[in-house]
Amino acid sequence: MTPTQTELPQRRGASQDQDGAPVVSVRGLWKVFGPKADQVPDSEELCGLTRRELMDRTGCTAAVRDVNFDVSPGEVFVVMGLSGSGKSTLVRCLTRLIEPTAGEVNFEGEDIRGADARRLRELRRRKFSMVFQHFGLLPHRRVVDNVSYGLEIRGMGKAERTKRALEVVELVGLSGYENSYPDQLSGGMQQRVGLARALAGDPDVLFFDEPFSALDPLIRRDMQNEVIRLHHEVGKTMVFITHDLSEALKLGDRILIMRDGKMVQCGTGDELVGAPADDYVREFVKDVSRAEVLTLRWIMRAPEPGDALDGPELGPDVVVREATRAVLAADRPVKVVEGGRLLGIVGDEEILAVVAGQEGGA
Ligand SMILES: Nc1ncnc2c1ncn2[C@@H]1O[C@H](COP(=O)(O)OP(=O)(O)OP(=O)(O)O)[C@@H](O)[C@H]1O
Repeated sequence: MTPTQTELPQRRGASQDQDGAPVVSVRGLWKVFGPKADQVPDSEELCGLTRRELMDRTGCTAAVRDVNFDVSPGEVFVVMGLSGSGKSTLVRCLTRLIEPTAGEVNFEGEDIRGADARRLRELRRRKFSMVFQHFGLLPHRRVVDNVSYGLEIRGMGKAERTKRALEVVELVGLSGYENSYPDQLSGGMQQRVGLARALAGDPDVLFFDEPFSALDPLIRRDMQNEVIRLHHEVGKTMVFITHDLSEALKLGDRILIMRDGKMVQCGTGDELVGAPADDYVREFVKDVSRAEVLTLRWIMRAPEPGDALDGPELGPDVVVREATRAVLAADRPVKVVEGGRLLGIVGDEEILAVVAGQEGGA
């Protein structure tokens, strides 16, 4: 890497820190609510019906329809969609808070659908944690006791669990409030307690179900930053539900967009913005500032005869806004280089087309 490359922030790419087998792997997952639920996934005819038709014919709602994805270790995987698109149902199926109707859910290689009640309890206590919109704190317990509650259930001794609880209370920025009761805290602080409680047991995956939707915009932004900071510090795999695109783009390494229970597109923020799969995604991303999301990979072009090839070098994952100054200041095109290989070049024209909002996209 050249010095210039290291100085510039890069998009947190899914490929940068995720190697190895997926933590969560979902294949052909269905959740159908209603009287003939089991028949729906196997019936080509019923699968082909619209939501309305399926309801009229069978009285069923297919909340999740044939969903497939993998979540890599350390990844922040966001599930996004409008109200009713099936986000909550999908994420609840991953921990079997809701029983899937068909398909596979593997967690660290283990088939979750085959887990008996005892194994499920163990997984929920030791491997998964959930953070909900409504914090679900115990009103008569102090912050430290709310945070250590899961450890108590696990049978951890008082001294040890209090020590651990105080560590995570500090981690989420609540030092000084250990002995407060939930109703003495603001919404944002209560959600920090929710976060601390989820982290206390050192789970392998944190599931967030619209955790910040009820918070004021400013507090919400603080909490998003908090999740990013915690993710950097503790590096947990996270599955995060939201209906807010800016939250998804801010937090997600990859984003799965759902509509009517189906996956519409799954990709990095720049993939969704740079190459939306259909009009639904295009509509979602139309107000996004492309310069903030697109990377040089999306705007570079192949060098042509006559192009100077001795300009400065940048990596393909540098975000356009971050590269603007360097590109405009250079008197020759910037070379987009990865692993010593020239991928393309970016000049003033390519940058200005995005910054001025003229870049055509997909
Ligand atoms: N227990 C249930 N019985 C019947 N239908 C249900 C049940 N739970 C959810 N649904 C239906 O499944 C569909 C998906 O709901 P879900 O709550 O998963 O969507 P969502 O995207 O999380 O929406 P929101 O953001 O409003 O929570 C909706 O049509 C909903 O009415």
